[in-house]
Amino acid sequence: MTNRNTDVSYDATKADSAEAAMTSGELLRFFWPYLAPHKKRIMLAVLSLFMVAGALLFMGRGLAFLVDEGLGKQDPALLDRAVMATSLIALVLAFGSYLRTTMVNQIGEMVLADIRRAVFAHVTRLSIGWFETARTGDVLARITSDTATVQMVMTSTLSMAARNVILLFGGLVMVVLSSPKMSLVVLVVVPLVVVPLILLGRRLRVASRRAQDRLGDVSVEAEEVVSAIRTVQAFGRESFVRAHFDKAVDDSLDAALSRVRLRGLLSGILIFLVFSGISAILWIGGQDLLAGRISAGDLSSFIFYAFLVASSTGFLSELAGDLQRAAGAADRIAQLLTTDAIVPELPNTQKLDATHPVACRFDKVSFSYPAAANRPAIDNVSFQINAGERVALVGPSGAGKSTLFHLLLRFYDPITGVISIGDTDIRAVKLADVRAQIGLVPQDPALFSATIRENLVFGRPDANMDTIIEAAKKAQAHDFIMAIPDGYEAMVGEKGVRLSGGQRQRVAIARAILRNPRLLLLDEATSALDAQSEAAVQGALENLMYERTSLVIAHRLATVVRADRILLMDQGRIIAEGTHEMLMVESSLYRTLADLQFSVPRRA
Ligand SMILES: Nc1ncnc2c1ncn2[C@@H]1O[C@H](COP(=O)(O)OP(=O)(O)OP(=O)(O)O)[C@@H](O)[C@H]1O
Repeated sequence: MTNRNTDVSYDATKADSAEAAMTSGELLRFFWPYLAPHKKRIMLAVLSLFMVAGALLFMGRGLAFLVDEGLGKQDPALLDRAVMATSLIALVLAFGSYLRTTMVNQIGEMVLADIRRAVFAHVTRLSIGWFETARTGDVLARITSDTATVQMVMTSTLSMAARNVILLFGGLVMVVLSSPKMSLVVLVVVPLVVVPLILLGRRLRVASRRAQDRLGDVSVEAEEVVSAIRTVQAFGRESFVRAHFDKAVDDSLDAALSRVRLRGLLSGILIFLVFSGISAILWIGGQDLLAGRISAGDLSSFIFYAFLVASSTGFLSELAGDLQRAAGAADRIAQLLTTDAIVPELPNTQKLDATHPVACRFDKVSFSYPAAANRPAIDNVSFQINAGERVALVGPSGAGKSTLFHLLLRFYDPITGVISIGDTDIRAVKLADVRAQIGLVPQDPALFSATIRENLVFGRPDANMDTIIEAAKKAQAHDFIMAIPDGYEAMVGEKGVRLSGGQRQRVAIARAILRNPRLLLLDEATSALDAQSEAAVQGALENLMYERTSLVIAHRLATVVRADRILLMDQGRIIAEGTHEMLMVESSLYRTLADLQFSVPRRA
């Protein structure tokens, strides 16, 4: 069987693949489901756009009327009417603008909130294999700055662009209607404008995408350094990381500057072409006026429409750059949303037998990590753990102990062989059901920047306060929690920085006790604690494992001595099995490891 979930590779470092960029149509189709629920608002927005554009276009005719009738015929009553008509148009213009701004901004805000939610929800479901190649900062940049770019453009640029497109075409139509002769000029100018718009637009889009990618790199650098600032400062490597960051910023600046250059070029070319066209129109129109073929009012409205056409083209060329930038950002979001590196689940899943006497079983399991496909991390491993049994995993670093945990949690699927819980292959069960059976206490438990209580109930949100306190007492955490001001409601800081290593471990142990899992996976911490802490953690672990099926990566003598069985691993294989006493006699590797690894708790 192939390893389906892990062979989907995502490499954010190669994210600037221009070929993969979606066309605007594809992007619109992709994001349409997010826009669709807001159809009513979109229709209102379109209506207001036409209202605004229509009013502006009408203004030109009003102007002609004002010049020819009101001013030309020197009739004050006509002048009054013309001014009233203009005021009416201004009112429509104002209301339309209000409606457009409100609708478009509301749509933008709501759609982007939905997209942000969708991106985050998708990211939380992606497989662990995906996270190995993705870079946190880049993922964060997609959730925050890329969505912000799209939002900015959607809310302001898109509506401005739509308005200007209508004005441009409306203005052109009015020019043509007023004088068919002008259409000739228009017919020449329009393709001249459209062709560079398409050609340069595409390049601009690629450049924008690259600029967003490099900006993502900047986030990656910053995120990495900020989260490891203690290490950076302890090693005195501030200037090194600064230089690294500077390079990322320089690259990002280069990419942004080349985008800006392209954008400037596009603006320049377009404005030159459009204003040349307008000059031509004015030249022809002026001659017509001099020859008496058209009135001063007609020429005024000509100039008005010509100005409308020119200014909307100018705007459009500016906006085209922004739109392309948004398209680049949208493309990066779409790429993340279409990443399908999700652990596969069968449609007809089976139920787990929670009372089966075998807690879990590995049957001829082999596995290699996707990043090291031809080096087996687990090599034909078979074993079983019976309900109620306590099994210790011992082996040199890199033997594959943690990998067994990863496979049990279905972070990865084995290349060959079967892993079952009870008598059911874990691939035939819903992923959530598998993980619901398991309680994990990692070496360096992750706490969240929330209260102690919230961290405790992470694995069992419905636990009441009595149960929480009972679990904390068993984990020998209650006393230290009560000694902190605010007790269970005290904030632990980001990643739990306000607690000591031993305290964090005990919170994690209490968390696992609360979850009351069928199978406990415990990775004992190797970090040396002071004697008192060590004793507390040891006591907490005993309470945790009491009458519970557990698989423990053992680093302490007490753990191996009390284990029902020890599996000795080396190079991805189980090379011996037995009790501590047996292995001390039978295995030289075990004896060496016992000497080196098992820290006998020190006396105070
Ligand atoms: N994400 C990964 N990608 C590629 N190879 C990996 C990955 N994680 C672990 N490995 C490799 O797989 C092998 C088994 O690693 P594993 O973490 O299971 O060892 P371990 O016995 O838990 O070691 P330790 O006691 O040091 O934690 C090692 O050779 C390791 O280099």
